[in-house]
Amino acid sequence: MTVSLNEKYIKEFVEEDELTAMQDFIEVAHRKMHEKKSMGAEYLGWLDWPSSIKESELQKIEKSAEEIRQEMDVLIVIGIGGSYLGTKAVKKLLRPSFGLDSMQIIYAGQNLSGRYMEDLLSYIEGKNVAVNVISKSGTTTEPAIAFRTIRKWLYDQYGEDAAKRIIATTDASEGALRKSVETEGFQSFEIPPDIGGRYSVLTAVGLFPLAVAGVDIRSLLDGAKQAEKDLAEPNLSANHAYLYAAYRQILNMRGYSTEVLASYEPAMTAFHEWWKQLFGESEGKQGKGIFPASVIYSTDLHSLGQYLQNGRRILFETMVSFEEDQHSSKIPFDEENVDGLNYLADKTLHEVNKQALDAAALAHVEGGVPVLSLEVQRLDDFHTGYLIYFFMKACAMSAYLSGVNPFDQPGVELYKQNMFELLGKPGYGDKR
Ligand SMILES: O=P(O)(O)OC[C@H]1O[C@](O)(CO)[C@@H](O)[C@@H]1O
Repeated sequence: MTVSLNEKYIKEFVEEDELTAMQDFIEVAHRKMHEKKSMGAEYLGWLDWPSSIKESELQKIEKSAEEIRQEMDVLIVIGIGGSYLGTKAVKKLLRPSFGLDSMQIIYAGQNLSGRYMEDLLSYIEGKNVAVNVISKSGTTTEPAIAFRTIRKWLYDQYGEDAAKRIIATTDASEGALRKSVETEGFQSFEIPPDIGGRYSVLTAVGLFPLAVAGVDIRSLLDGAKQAEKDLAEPNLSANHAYLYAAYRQILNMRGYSTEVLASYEPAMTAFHEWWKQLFGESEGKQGKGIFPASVIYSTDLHSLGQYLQNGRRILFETMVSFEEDQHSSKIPFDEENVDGLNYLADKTLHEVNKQALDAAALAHVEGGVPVLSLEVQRLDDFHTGYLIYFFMKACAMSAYLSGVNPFDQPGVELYKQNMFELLGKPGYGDKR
């Protein structure tokens, strides 16, 4: 299987009967989800999106991305939450670690830091810049402020030509951003109405900036399409996204209320952030939910590893590993052997990293931490698309198993409302 859940470390924590009991609930939730009759069904568009995205849409994305790649130095992606996390996750996972790309992607609109904005404006001075502003609602304060500021910079630099450098990704008909598209003539992409922010990375929200970044978006979608097919049945032995969801909820019922996603690949750091939004916003409501946290090993084995081993027993861990060794360079032999490392000579880092995974998993299990092991066949565009779909499907099922709507975020809406009131936005109440 392309992504599979290895149960070797979890067996001692969960009884077979518990999984069997889960199977019945999963069958009902699965049927309702696929018949689009489950809670929040109006946002289930992502379910068959990989197999239904139009060729014409893909061609439009590729053509426009290629123009940007040819002509620009930097693409600024303006967006918050699901409007940028997926792009950053996939870009960081699939493109080189050390800025070797000719096309640079930078991000804005995720914070209200004056320092960040000033640094950004200084950095782009003298560079050839395009902007992809992404907001489904078109009204989120942080990206709207960033867009206003950067748009002014663009018009100051390029005059009326600035409009040609702005690509907006937003709702087809609603919101302030769509209005700007109409009045200023920006090029635009549509966010399907039935796909929410955190499930949108495989739409133009992620595909356009990722194509600009040089990611093979067709392979990404092919992987997701394969996952859509593989994960379309409810049986836990075949559907490991559901198996993962079942284990999460069994552990949650036992009081393991925090899940720590652990990767042994630093390029996964931004992917963890995408995963946190996906599960945090989907499950954390009505006083329920598993708190999503993350670590990168070996880095965090030398900091949070201590807590994992001996701290409060409220954690379970999901370790993600890439199985194939894709890098052939080996640890060199050294005549002097002053560091005593010759016993590792000729091994690849991947081989040693796998031992680090097993060493940490064994230690944490011994320390009372249930460990789920998610094995991804290789690190490439195809498997990344597969993994994204895998997590989206697992997340929706897990939320349904705990009895919440995976597709709303009432808590976030409350802070947005408060912000409008405190800032004195016309038409809102006044909390000042
Ligand atoms: O795309 P928008 O409408 O600006 O929203 C951005 C993000 O804000 C949220 O509504 C709340 O964080 C997310 O669901 C969404 O990804």
